[in-house]
Amino acid sequence: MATDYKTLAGQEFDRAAFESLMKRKNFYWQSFEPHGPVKGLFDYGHPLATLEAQFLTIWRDHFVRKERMQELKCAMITPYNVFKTSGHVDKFADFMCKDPKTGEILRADHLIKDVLEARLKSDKEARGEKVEEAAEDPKKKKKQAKATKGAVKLDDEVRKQYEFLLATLDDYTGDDMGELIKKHDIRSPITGNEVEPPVSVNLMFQTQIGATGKEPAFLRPETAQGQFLSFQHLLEYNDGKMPFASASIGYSFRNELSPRSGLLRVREFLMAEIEHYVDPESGKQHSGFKKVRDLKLPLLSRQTQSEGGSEPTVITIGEAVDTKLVDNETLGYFIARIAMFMDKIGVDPAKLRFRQHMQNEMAHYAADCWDCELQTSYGWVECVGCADRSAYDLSVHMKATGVPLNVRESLKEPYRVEEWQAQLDKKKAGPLFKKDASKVQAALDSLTQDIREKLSLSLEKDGKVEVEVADMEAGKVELNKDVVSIQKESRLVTTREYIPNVIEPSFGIGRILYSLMEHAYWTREGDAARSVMSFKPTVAPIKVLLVPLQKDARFAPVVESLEEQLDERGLSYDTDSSGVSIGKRYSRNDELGIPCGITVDYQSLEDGTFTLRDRDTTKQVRAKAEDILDAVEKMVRGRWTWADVQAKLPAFESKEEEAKEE
Ligand SMILES: Nc1ncnc2c1ncn2[C@@H]1O[C@H](COP(=O)(O)OP(=O)(O)OP(=O)(O)O)[C@@H](O)[C@H]1O
Repeated sequence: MATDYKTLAGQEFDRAAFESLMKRKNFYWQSFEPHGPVKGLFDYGHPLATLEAQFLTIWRDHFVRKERMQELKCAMITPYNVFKTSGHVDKFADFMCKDPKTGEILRADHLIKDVLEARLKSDKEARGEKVEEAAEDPKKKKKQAKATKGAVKLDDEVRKQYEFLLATLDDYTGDDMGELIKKHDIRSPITGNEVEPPVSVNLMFQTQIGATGKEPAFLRPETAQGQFLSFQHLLEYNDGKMPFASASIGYSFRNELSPRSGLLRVREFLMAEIEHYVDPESGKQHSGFKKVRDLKLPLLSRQTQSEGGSEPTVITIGEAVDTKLVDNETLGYFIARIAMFMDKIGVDPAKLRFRQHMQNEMAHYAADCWDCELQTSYGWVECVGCADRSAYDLSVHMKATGVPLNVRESLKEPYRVEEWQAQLDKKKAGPLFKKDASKVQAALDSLTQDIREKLSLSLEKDGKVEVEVADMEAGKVELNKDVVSIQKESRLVTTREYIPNVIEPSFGIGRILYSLMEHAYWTREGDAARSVMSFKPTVAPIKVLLVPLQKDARFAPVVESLEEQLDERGLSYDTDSSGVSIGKRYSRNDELGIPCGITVDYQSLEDGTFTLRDRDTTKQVRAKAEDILDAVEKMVRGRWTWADVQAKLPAFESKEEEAKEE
């Protein structure tokens, strides 16, 4: 739908012009183009690949180094059992509707959203209200025109209902969406045909390990499970101390039903995920929270959304945790750190909010979940999910494998307890259950005291008991008195065992980069053709543009010397020695977002001074090479802004160059 989305200079955002710049400057394109583009797969050209590399350096510094996390690199091809256990095989799915006449597949929530938004837009037009038009491709416009057919003006009541449905759509189950589609006569926007009721479709790419087909596997749809299954290695490396965090940057794969919106919904994407392991009995406090508690953030609560509202409330994260709006300190700490990171890389703070998940949107085991959303010309987009996953993942893997994925802590004051113990006789159980013996013992270990007591009575009475065992083909085993003993024993407790809870910030890097590029884009006043990408010097793909004033052989050794000095400082640069006017050269490199321009002119030949131009203001200073390069380096390291440069180095105004910038 058309949005009131504006550039950072307050202009209408022209998506067609933005996309043309992305193409012209080789930021990204669809993969394998010569064979015909494949939806949801993209290649990054040098500017975007370099932007991503800068992003990752800052991300590692902000999270991994600062928080002393353990960085991991886990395998992407994942055996079937891992995702069966984690619940992905059964639940990692979206709802889709089929157009029975054409066979076209439509994602149910997207279908509802597109059609209702189109009807609201058409209603707005019918009532004579201005609809601000975001650039949209003609195909989509045609689709929307079809979808709005016959729905020109809406009753006030219906309009309110649609607005409420759109605000709460994330809370709908597949059945809810099916009813909604029927009730509001939602049809395929492409053909106008009625669609079949939503069915759940798994999003994982399936493959196999080896040639026999006996070992099914998946390409991972998130990096998290590899981290959880490495928990014992991580804990050991951390000398058994809690809390701590692991982090992993790597590719994930999702067979999205309807990839769309460019880089925002793709089938292969880079993620950066943190798993912070915490003792559930610690109240999930975080030692760093006091440093961030005064940070004000726009928080859109579940309550506001359930009332149909979409305006976040700006409060400190301290207040949000104190009032239990955000469940705990650790979750609050990461929400704050995510906001600080976004600020560091240059995300527009006015286009950032945190949205709490609706009850049905959240996984059943999650304690609380907030998405960091960035506003783009496509609307608000989830870019980082920040969830309290409780002890779910470690517990299910521990139960299924029998391998301890928990923490054992020595108690300062040991104590004695009377407990029901259920123990297999190893000598007899081994030959009986072979490789499954450890699963049977794990099943016994996971029984509660109450159940053990009941089983002991049955064992006494019937001489045998039946026990459910996960992951065994039969699903349960019968154990007789010879094989198992269940009795009350007194035990000295010297350790405490618990399964940590996990707070997980999960970053989709492509989505953040795309949003960042939209946030950085604007056009110079008076000339829509002169687009600028205002990347912060810290993330800009190329840091310096070297421009000799004219084609004159005397400039060559000076430019060469500057290039060597930039190399020594590890600063990336481009040299534009083409014959076009200096203003044009600046302009076309502003489109790449190069923050600093150093000009070599005739005065440089005489006194060794150079001008340094700021991309955003086009203002210049003049100084010796060393001072100029020091200033550039400080900006690139994030220590100085252009205002600092202006305060320290003399301003320079060149009538000739100003004229050429015009
Ligand atoms: N298809 C995709 N393309 C690009 N990035 C994605 C995609 N799916 C997820 N992400 C990114 O991964 C992050 C974490 O994934 P998560 O599973 O929480 O997303 P999700 O809730 O499934 O996203 P959505 O509801 O938009 O499909 C998201 O915040 C997003 O930035």
